Amino acid sequence: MTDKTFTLNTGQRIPALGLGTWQSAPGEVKAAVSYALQSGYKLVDGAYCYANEDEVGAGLKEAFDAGVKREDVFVVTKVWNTYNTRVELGLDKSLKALGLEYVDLFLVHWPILMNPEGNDDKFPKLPDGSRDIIRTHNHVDTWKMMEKLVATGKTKAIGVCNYSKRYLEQLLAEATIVPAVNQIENHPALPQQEIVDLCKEKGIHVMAYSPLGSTGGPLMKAEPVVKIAEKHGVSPSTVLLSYHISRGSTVLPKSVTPERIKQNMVLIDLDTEDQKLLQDYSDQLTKEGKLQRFVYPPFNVDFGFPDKS
Ligand SMILES: NC(=O)C1=CN([C@@H]2O[C@H](COP(=O)(O)OP(=O)(O)OC[C@H]3O[C@@H](n4cnc5c(N)ncnc54)[C@H](OP(=O)(O)O)[C@@H]3O)[C@@H](O)[C@H]2O)C=CC1
Ligand SMILES: O=C[C@H](O)[C@@H](O)[C@@H](O)[C@H](O)C(=O)O
Repeated sequence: MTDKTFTLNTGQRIPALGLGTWQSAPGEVKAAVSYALQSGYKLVDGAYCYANEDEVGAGLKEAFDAGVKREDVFVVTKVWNTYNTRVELGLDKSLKALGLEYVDLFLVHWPILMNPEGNDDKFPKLPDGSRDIIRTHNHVDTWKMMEKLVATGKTKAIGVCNYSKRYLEQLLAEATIVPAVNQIENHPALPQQEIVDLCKEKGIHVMAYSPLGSTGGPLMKAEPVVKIAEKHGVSPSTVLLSYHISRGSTVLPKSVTPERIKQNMVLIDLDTEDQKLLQDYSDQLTKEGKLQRFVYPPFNVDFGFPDKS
């Protein structure tokens, strides 16, 4: 199943499984990327903000030197919030760190602008310690700059992350290029069906982040996940990752541990009974107001997420 791909609205094939690299420490991530690619992964998800792109690049190089072909790897990176008025500069910095001439997909990381002239390159703060955000910035202006990047050849496709229905509708009303992807937090404890359905309707591919519940993989202990895993004799991670394949999405587990990187390649077809169990779990959490969003940085911005408004 690791060879499974989906087709983007650009015509590119995107792998169903990719390696996440957020919080993959320097000293670990080079080996993780190299090992994953040489084990059969075909997509790596990075970002300028992860501050490890040089090591991700070293991992890519090691894999290329070992015979993996650049054209067989789908490389994703993201423009960070302090570069949302300077997206080409953001892309150039990522390409330099990665040691690449192009990426396959370049994403807007969050639909906000953090002060490009603030007191830090990535996380500028105001004197009161809160994040230095330019609240007058229109996220659609960032998208208009992203659209210009396609002609440069430095990225094959452009897309967004963390877009709610409201934000996506604002973007689509003015876009010339429909985003190829919306990368969002997605798992049975945060199904985000409204946005997944809108993406499907508009031909925007969903990439699911934090599929195990982010740091420490807490969702691997969720009761229905364990039950389905026992039924099939697989790890709970297999259930959580396979959930997205059955929904038509790409999934991005992060690990720096070789056995887990390998284990996360095991994907199965969930049957209708499994899918119903996971759907019932999502419905129950929704009804009880107990949906879990694991990644919600302190931007103090209303992103239009239904579970947070
Ligand atoms: N666009 C965005 O805003 C965001 C994008 N992302 C992307 O999605 C990726 C994945 O999300 P992330 O939040 O990192 O979290 P994940 O849900 O992928 O969980 C990662 C955690 O689970 C552990 N883990 C991985 N595999 C297994 C396994 N088989 N068994 C037990 N534990 C396991 C990892 O440990 P260890 O590494 O120690 O093995 C790590 O602690 C990110 O790395 C990033 O690329 C994530 C968040 C936001
Ligand atoms: O991609 C992962 C997440 O979005 C991450 O980049 C942010 O949560 C960032 O650490 C922040 O604090 O704003």
